[in-house]
Amino acid sequence: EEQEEDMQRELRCFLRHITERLYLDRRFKTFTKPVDTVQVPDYLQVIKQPMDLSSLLTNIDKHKYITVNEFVRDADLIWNNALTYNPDSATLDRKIRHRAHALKDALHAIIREHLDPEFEKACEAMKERR
Ligand SMILES: CC(=O)c1nc(NC(=O)[C@H]2CNCCN2)sc1-c1cc(O)cc(O)c1
Repeated sequence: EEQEEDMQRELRCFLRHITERLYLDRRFKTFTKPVDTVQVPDYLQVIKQPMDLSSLLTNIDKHKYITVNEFVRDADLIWNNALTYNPDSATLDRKIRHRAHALKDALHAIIREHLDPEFEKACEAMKERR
């Protein structure tokens, strides 16, 4: 009903704010768009669930997420995939792993800084009702 729609609109605004903060951070430029499988032909053999910041925004607009936790599960794919695909001691792998860890910490710090636990509880309760 009405207040559920209001809550979901507030959730989408919250999730866009988080995603846009990360999108604007130059350290995470490599995570803003889907990995280019032409440049990286073996990527989809290794990574089964690709994710990136622009895809998160698209998913938000398509009302894919009705709780913050559902959003975090997809957002965590971005940095986890980068760690999985970049295990080597080579300089490029190491550089991408450092950016992946920075993305993980920035994501969870922004959420902790802005998320009202009562709001997330209300979203989870709504999910149970559906
Ligand atoms: C984000 C990411 O996970 C990524 N990792 C890479 N690692 C490598 O190429 C390492 C893997 N280990 C062996 C030595 N090469 S390239 C790459 C990438 C990211 C883009 O946004 C676009 C794109 O074309 C490629």
